[in-house]
Amino acid sequence: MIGGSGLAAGIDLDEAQEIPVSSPFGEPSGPVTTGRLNGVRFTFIARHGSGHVLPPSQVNYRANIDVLKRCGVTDVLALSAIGSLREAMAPGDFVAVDQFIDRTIGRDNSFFGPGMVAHVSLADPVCRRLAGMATSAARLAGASVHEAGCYIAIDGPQFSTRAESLMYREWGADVIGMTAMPEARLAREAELPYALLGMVTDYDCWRGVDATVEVSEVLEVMKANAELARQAVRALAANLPPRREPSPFDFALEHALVTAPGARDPELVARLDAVACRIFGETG
Ligand SMILES: CSC[C@H]1O[C@H](OP(=O)(O)O)[C@H](O)[C@@H]1O
Ligand SMILES: Nc1ncnc2[nH]cnc12
Repeated sequence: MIGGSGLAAGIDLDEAQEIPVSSPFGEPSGPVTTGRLNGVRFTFIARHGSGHVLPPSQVNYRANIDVLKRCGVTDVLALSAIGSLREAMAPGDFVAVDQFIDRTIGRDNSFFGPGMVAHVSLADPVCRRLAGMATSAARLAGASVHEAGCYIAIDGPQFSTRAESLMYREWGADVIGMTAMPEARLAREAELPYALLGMVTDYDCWRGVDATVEVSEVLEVMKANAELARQAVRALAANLPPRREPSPFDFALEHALVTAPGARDPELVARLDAVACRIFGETG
């Protein structure tokens, strides 16, 4: 689990243990907390760090995904505060995001690079199986959940101008946030099925000439919904199938690596020991 704004305190795990984990991709947002829910091991990281110290563009998304993979995580469910660009997606509602438009720039958006080039497919950025389980669980917890929605990722940290907000609606975006990209891209590269359960906190600023977003409003709605999010996670744990079913994204790197074996950079390959463990790890 990756917990966003208003969820830094995490999810109440049984036998919770905080583990400092380091990554060859730099400093993660903080230690991970690992524990159990209904006998299933969950690992949690607070996206903005303890006390919300990291703005969206300073989060080390690569390190966060790398440490989750390093801890043995198999599937990533991200929880985020989102603004709504649609009347029907009201504050307090949850949205199981299924598509993204990425307007972020300058964030490290790949684990790969010179000496080890990879091109993964991102047409379906979200794992339908995981998103379906999250949707059912949130409904069991009593949330009103929209089954699909296109999330536009902006750099922030400022909220959008009204002209931008209106344009994003024209583009087909349904919700807006500052963090799901490059997080979703990196999860795919790390062969981790990813789903994002967004909690609508506001209507952004498209709804009228006086409409604005205030962070106090966002955090207040988050506070009111944080417990619902925790209950959704508990319901998810209680309803997981006895055995994890494989996802096509478990093999995202299968045909993605294009650098010839003899031309690979051994240092970069070594840094990929967790992310691409299936291929480069000790047992890969
Ligand atoms: C606190 S309002 C803006 C902030 O909230 C969202 O963060 P997260 O996705 O981590 O819940 C949004 O993306 C912004 O970073
Ligand atoms: N309106 C908004 N724009 C960007 N990120 C957000 N997170 C929550 N509400 C948001």
